Amino acid sequence: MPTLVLDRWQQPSRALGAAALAVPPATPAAERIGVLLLNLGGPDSLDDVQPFLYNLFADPDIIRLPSSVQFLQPAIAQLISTVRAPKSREGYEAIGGGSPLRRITEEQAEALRAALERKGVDAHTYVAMRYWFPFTEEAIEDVKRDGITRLVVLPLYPQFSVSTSGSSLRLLEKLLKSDPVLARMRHVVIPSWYQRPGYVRAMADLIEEQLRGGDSPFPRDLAEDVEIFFSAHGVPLSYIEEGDPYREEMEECVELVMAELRRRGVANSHTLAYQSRVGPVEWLRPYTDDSIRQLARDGVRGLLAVPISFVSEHIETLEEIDCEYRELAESVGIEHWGRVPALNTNEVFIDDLADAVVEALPYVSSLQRSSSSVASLSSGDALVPLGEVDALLETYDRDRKVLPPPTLMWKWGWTKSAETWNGRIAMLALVLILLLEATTGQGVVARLLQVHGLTAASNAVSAVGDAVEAVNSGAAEAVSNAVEAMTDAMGM
Ligand SMILES: C=CC1=C(C)c2cc3[nH]c(cc4nc(cc5[nH]c(cc1n2)c(C)c5CCC(=O)O)C(CCC(=O)O)=C4C)c(C)c3C=C
Ligand SMILES: [Fe+2]
Repeated sequence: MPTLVLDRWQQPSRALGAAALAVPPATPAAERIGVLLLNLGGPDSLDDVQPFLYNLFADPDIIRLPSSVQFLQPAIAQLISTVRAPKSREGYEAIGGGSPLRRITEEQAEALRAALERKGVDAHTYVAMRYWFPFTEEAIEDVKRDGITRLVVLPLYPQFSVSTSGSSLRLLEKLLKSDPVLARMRHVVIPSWYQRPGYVRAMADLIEEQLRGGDSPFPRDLAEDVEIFFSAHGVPLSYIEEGDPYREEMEECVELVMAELRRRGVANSHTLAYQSRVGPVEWLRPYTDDSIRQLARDGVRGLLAVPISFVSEHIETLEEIDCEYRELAESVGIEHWGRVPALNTNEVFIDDLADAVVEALPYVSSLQRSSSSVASLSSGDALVPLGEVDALLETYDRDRKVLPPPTLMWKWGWTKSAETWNGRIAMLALVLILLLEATTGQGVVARLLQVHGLTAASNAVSAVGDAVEAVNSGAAEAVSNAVEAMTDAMGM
């Protein structure tokens, strides 16, 4: 593993949190408080799917290329998004033609604002999505327009991952630094909050309700034998090996929820598995589908799926868990199936998030401009402690890779016509190279992959491989969709 990468994702150290702070000052009355909710975003309609995927795969935190070939990122993102779009679109079609993420996140923002008001804090809340509307750039403009003087940054991911919260924080750092007004605004980040008592309690409530409540999907005599099956979004294993605290935080989170359930007399056994892998590289194990098969082989008859890495309903709960994994479970002999709903605007949960904001507020100013501004505060024993964006990134992202702006259509070149032709030529060349590599398994990209063990380009090769397989197996429709989407996206 290259030292550079090891260096980049240093293991989060609890020792970092040892920098204790003095008692924080109270919030002065003239302050204008903002809470910025970071989230991933999702396509509002089927037409949005490909450009949304483009933004996702153009993110160097999702597709990681060595700097020497980073110029290929837009083309690779274009290729992967185009090839994946038909499959993705099918998923979004199955859940009503788009992602519910924007609506739910906006409801959460409003519920949080109201909860803060009940606690005597007058705050504005903002939704900042990473890959689709309302983009982080727009939210930050609103923060500026409203004259916010203290900003609490709250990623809506309970556990920290470089690929989610980390990516949003990198973008935020860029935006804050590039504007003198925003650079003066004081802020604090709550990087993860899986250990907060209200969150743990709310998760335990939902699980207990499914096992023991009036609407439980399980027969009474089976309830104690139902497997509590935590299914978290996966990340490539290489991220964890390079210091992403995601797995460790996830395991701690599951233990905390299970400890709360044990306190309530729930003695069911449990499993943690990882879903939604993309591409051919190794992701966090055990994989959700393998675990379901294994549990069935072990004689489990009832399974309660618990989405644990994300607090809103989204494509991976509504389609992947509710449809794909449920069908799989039934096909391997699991007779009784249940799924815990996402927290969405659950009162206990939102109230606890409001407490997290209130607890963080006094530290906004005391952290500012201090040299050791990563601090372990009253937020509990989180692996990634509270801090300022740049201090957190100093720990997690020393390389500070350049981030692309969000786009609705692929752009490359100086003039409109040059853009079109650059795009067409680059696309054709890349498709040819990757097609050759996918069919022969040899070539420059394949060698690069072997040398660097890269997720990204390997995903691209595999995606093209899938397309080739699709053609071979007569699935011409999928390919023609892909070509159509590619043509649309390039304005051809
Ligand atoms: C904790 C949550 C998430 C992690 C970690 C994460 C990592 C990650 N995701 C991809 C690839 C895709 N993610 C997609 C959608 C998507 N992912 C999350 C959450 C996490 N991702 C959410 C909330 C959503 C949005 C869902 C919605 O309702 O719109 C997609 C698009 C959907 C699809 O085609 O399956 C992709 C692709 C990678 C590669 C990755 C880590 C490197
Ligand atoms: Fe994802």
